[in-house]
Amino acid sequence: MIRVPRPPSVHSLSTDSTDPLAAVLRPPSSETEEERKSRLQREAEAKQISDRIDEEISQDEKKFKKRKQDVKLLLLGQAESGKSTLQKQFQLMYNPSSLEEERLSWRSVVYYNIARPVKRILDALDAIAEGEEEEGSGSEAVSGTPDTSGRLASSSSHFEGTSLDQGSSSLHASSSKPDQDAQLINLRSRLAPLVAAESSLANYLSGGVSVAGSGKGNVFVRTGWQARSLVSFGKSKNGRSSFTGQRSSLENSPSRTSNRESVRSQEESNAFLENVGNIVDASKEDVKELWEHPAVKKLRGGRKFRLEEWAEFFLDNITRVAAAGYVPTTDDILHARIQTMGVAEHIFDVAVHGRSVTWHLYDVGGARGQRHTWIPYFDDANAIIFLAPISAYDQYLDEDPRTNRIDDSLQLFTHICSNPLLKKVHLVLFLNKIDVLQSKLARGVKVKK
Ligand SMILES: Nc1nc2c(ncn2[C@@H]2O[C@H](COP(=O)(O)OP(=O)(O)OP(=O)(O)O)[C@@H](O)[C@H]2O)c(=O)[nH]1
Ligand SMILES: [Mg+2]
Repeated sequence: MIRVPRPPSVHSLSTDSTDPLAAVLRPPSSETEEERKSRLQREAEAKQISDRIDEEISQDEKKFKKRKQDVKLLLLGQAESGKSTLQKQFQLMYNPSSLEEERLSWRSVVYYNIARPVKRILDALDAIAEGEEEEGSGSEAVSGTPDTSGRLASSSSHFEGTSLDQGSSSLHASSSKPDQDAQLINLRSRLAPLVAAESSLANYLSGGVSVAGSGKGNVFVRTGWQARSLVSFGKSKNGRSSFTGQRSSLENSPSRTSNRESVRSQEESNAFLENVGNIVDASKEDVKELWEHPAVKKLRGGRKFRLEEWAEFFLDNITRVAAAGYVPTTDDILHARIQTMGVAEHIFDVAVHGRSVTWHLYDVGGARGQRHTWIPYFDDANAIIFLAPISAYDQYLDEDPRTNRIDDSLQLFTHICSNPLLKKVHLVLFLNKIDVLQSKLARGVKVKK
């Protein structure tokens, strides 16, 4: 066997013969040329891996340093105070292309925002009819109506004489309006497909997750819901996720699933939305008729039933929204209402004094059952925008109908202000919905307290 002098390897660089580690790592003196080559190769590979790890650590350190300079902004406030709407406005200003990418996905929310109030109106009419039925049971006017089209039909005669009936208080006296009642019965049955679409839309938007205590049954969505209804999904130009850099959107995105699955679910999603779009289109005249019906006008004028501003907005715009090929306008997106679940992170690059600063905007769910999710974000927050809807002085929480919404906002604001974790955080109080306040005051709704 030919022996050749060994060139120094990475392990044999130590000249210190007393170094115990060098002694352990030193190759055996009987090493053959082949063994030496293979050892050198192994050592070179190990060095490459080690260098790569060093590089990753250094990149992480840089990212960490940069992240420390990032601005972390929390949007806090009760449900429906306008946090997500403010986030959309940030998105419009600082990342408009991402809003463009999401635009079509908002159709599902807009359709839901139509089907939901239609169902609520019909349910309220039903409840009134049922109340009257109980009150009037035993009366001769109650009997004799064949039960042909659901609850409204079974109580059709009771619409005559209910509070829906323009001031008439007796079943007999109100029989002068049989046409109106028949109209409502017909509307109820013609609107049945739209009412059925409400629950499928809720299921579709929430991904099947239902949340206890969700007030009037509004649907809660997690960040990334758009992925379920986007025609195409991809990275935006700046390489970030389509959803303004939402952190958890990526967890739900089709990129996690196989290509074939994602194409199939995309096709199913498109077919579902097209079907719902057709139902909305086919129902538009009936929705208009219901919306303008004297019984519904009376219902809206009363104290017990309240439709939110967004519901009124979409019902007022039903013809435009129901048209074939509808694409939500920016105004529609700003009006669209869907409850936030948990915390959604949105990332924007904002130019401040000529320097680009990365902002992390945290949009939280404001309903009482969601507020515990805020706390982990208090630790390293730089600023808070606290939204209080100043118009809500005559409204109560969905999740607790005994609590006035201004009282709740005040309590929540007091808690935030006194939280020791937020001692150094900049706090902005944002009195929102001034336009709603103005229109309420103009309508003569009194601020009693
Ligand atoms: N008229 C009017 N409507 C507003 C204003 N700000 C928000 N809204 C509407 O109020 C509704 C609720 O707003 P969101 O932004 O979804 O409320 P949120 O605080 O995110 O609610 P949660 O996600 O449940 O915590 C939406 O339909 C918005 O269009 C405002 O200043 N004026
Ligand atoms: Mg929200």
